[in-house]
Amino acid sequence: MKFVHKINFFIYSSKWLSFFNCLACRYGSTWIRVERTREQHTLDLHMGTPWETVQLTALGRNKEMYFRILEEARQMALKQHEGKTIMYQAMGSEWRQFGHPRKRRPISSVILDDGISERILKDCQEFISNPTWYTDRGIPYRRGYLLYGPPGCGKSSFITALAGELGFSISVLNLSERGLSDDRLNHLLSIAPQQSIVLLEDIDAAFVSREDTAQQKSAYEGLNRVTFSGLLNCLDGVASSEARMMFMTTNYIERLDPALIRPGRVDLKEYIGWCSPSQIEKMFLRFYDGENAQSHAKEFREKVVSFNKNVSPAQLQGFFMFHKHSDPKEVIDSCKMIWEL
Ligand SMILES: Nc1ncnc2c1ncn2[C@@H]1O[C@H](COP(=O)(O)OP(=O)(O)OP(=O)(O)O)[C@@H](O)[C@H]1O
Repeated sequence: MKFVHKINFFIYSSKWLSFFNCLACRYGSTWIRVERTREQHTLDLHMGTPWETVQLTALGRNKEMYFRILEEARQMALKQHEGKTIMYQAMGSEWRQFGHPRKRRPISSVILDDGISERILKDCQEFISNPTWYTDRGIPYRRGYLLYGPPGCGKSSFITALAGELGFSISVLNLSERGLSDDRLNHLLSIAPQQSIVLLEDIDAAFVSREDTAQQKSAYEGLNRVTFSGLLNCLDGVASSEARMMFMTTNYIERLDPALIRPGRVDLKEYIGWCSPSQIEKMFLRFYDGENAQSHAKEFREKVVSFNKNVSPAQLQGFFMFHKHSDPKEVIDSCKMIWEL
């Protein structure tokens, strides 16, 4: 009996790969012959995934065994990534995992102004748990988010933590990448990994307005690149039976063309701004504990606010790291340094 299956997810499991490298192996009491063939053109242009056939052949009538093997491999691969967030990036016409899966960042470790974190998380959870609401109304099952605000205030960190909380991976797309054409973008979005947040960072850097300046035109002469209308078409086309969440970030919302962020393309916009007094206090408590931590945190907050200057969580983090071993009193006294590091 011969059973042939195109096994994509085996490719992710290194243990199984080495298992399949041998010509024959034993599964329980059954000997299985294993043949791996990589097609000459290694890309399946339709699916955008490396195309490989693993053919398992065994004597007997037990088809169930093959399904058990697949399920075991799937479970092993899932276990490897338990508690981790996988990042993907676009390579050619496919998505590739980059770096090792990262330990999930707790969402509570990203301190945003009151209510923001909860609002976005609730929106995502509601979206994921309600596919029929969309299909019943003929609305594409996707949701767009825009996080905007000054640098170092937690946009990227929050998206990473959110993905961990939802058990999603992150697929990062760089729209400014030379050679990324409208077709390739469309293709990549349509085959983005399942259960993955698609992240378009610094969206303002790719498009300033609908019309390119003459300077931009000549800089890209001869190179494929994404056009603004191409991007809009791709965003509108991104629909899937899986929840498709797309996050965009920018430091300059005012530079974005209104067409890009209109409802339907961006459904939820959140400003992630400079630290509010309560954020300053919470950031302090993340780094210092002890008996008088609460009163120290209040004192620190008053002192920082008294400077009447904008401060980002990244600036505070840098300052606290500099004062890793300092006494809280010393930290409070030297907070002028926040803007000097
Ligand atoms: N709200 C926050 N709570 C906790 N840590 C934060 C927060 N904001 C920023 N940080 C820390 O500051 C660093 C930079 O943050 P991050 O990259 O998320 O900022 P960003 O808003 O995405 O910046 P940019 O706009 O430059 O991409 C990270 O190390 C992160 O841990």
